[in-house]
Amino acid sequence: MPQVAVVMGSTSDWSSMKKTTEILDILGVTYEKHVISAHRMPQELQAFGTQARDNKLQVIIAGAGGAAHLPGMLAANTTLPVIGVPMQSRALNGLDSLLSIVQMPAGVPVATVAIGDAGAKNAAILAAQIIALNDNDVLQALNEYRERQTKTSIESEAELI
Ligand SMILES: Nc1c(C(=O)O)ncn1[C@@H]1O[C@H](COP(=O)(O)O)[C@@H](O)[C@H]1O
Repeated sequence: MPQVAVVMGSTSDWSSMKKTTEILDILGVTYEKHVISAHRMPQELQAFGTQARDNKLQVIIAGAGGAAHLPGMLAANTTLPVIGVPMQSRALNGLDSLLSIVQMPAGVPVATVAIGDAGAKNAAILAAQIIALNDNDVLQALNEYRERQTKTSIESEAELI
């Protein structure tokens, strides 16, 4: 059974959410992908959220744009950790998505990352960090990822100087 569900409100979110799955692949985290809109598919959303824990998922990553209620509505239907990724919307540059995801009422948290591709990548890393609490293979992959990142940064500085 996959460890993570990557859920998006529309196929139009895929260009950003692909960044999430690319990092999950690098970190050896197993995942499943879904397009489920809280607005357009309310019954499917509720069924997915209420069954997620029984389906042995550990973390849900949810990307949505505009009136981005999807992460919050997933969080309302499960006690699994939900990481929300605000899409960079065209009309308001993602500020609408960010505020819709981050401003949850007390009691139903969504761990909200940055707008767009950087947030999509960080959502995958954050999910891996949660899974690594009980998974040494993912922990090792995370450590290696960090080491490569540090090495690349040091090398890029050397190129500048
Ligand atoms: N925010 C939501 C929800 C939801 O929260 O239920 N469902 C779709 N959407 C968002 O609408 C935007 C435009 O979607 P379309 O391109 O399909 O019109 C997408 O960014 C999607 O995440």
